[in-house]
Amino acid sequence: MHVVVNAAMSADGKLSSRRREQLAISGEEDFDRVDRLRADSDAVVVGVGTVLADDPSLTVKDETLCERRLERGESAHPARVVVDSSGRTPEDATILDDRAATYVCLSEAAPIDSRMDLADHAELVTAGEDRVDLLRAFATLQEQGLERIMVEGGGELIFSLFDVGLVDELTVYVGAKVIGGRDAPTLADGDGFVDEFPLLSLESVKRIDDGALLRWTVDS
Ligand SMILES: NC(=O)C1=CN([C@@H]2O[C@H](COP(=O)(O)OP(=O)(O)OC[C@H]3O[C@@H](n4cnc5c(N)ncnc54)[C@H](O)[C@@H]3O)[C@@H](O)[C@H]2O)C=CC1
Ligand SMILES: Nc1nc(O)c(N)c(N[C@@H]2O[C@H](COP(=O)(O)O)[C@@H](O)[C@H]2O)n1
Repeated sequence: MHVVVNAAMSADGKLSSRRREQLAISGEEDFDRVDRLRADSDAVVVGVGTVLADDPSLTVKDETLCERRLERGESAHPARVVVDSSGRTPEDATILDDRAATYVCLSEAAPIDSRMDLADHAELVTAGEDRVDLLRAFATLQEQGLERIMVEGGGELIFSLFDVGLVDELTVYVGAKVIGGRDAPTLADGDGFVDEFPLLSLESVKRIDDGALLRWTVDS
């Protein structure tokens, strides 16, 4: 399995404003790059915080890219995965529509009612007591043939994936905006590291639109 985290942050490191509403940080060219990255992935993963804030579709937008996937014998869109300990994904969330396969990763604490509602629209993966055990959940996804994993966020999920050592690559688009706000989400939130910080090796820097795309691999 290869896990790439891809996100866009403002020049001051925020993924969104303190209102946690979806905010376009990428420009047109970067969104096209993100679309290509989705098209080259087996699954696109987000945390439930992102589903609740953005109601994303996580589908490939460019029809030519969808056609190429079909020609390769793949589904038109990669699978979508929500990491959602207690089953908070709303039943009418776009991610549960029938345009692509969807997996919802739950913990054992998710109530039975939510499970039953979600099971009508998604494959359920249960791992962890109160919180999704990411190592076990991702192992189950791999057993389903999902090898090329793209994680889009948000900051809570990205921190946890670094914490358990699941990230192989990090691509960050740094956009020409200052958002600010101590409560605005950043690229890696969670509890934060105080030692044993994950270390990265810079692979490339590229100007895109009015910002910069940084690509790192994660040191093992
Ligand atoms: N600019 C960008 O590229 C992106 C921005 N965003 C923004 O990020 C914000 C949402 O991010 P967050 O609030 O951080 O939510 P998140 O999307 O990271 O989801 C966090 C939630 O996932 C669940 N979860 C289950 N198991 C977990 C585990 N082991 N570790 C961590 N979380 C676990 C918990 O319910 C937790 O509250 C929104 O404002 C959204 O717009 C989201 C994705 C990309
Ligand atoms: N790469 C990137 N740049 C931004 O500026 C963004 N706001 C995001 N957000 C992510 O894209 C999801 C929306 O996907 P759909 O257009 O609905 O398919 C959103 O939920 C974030 O994960 N990404």
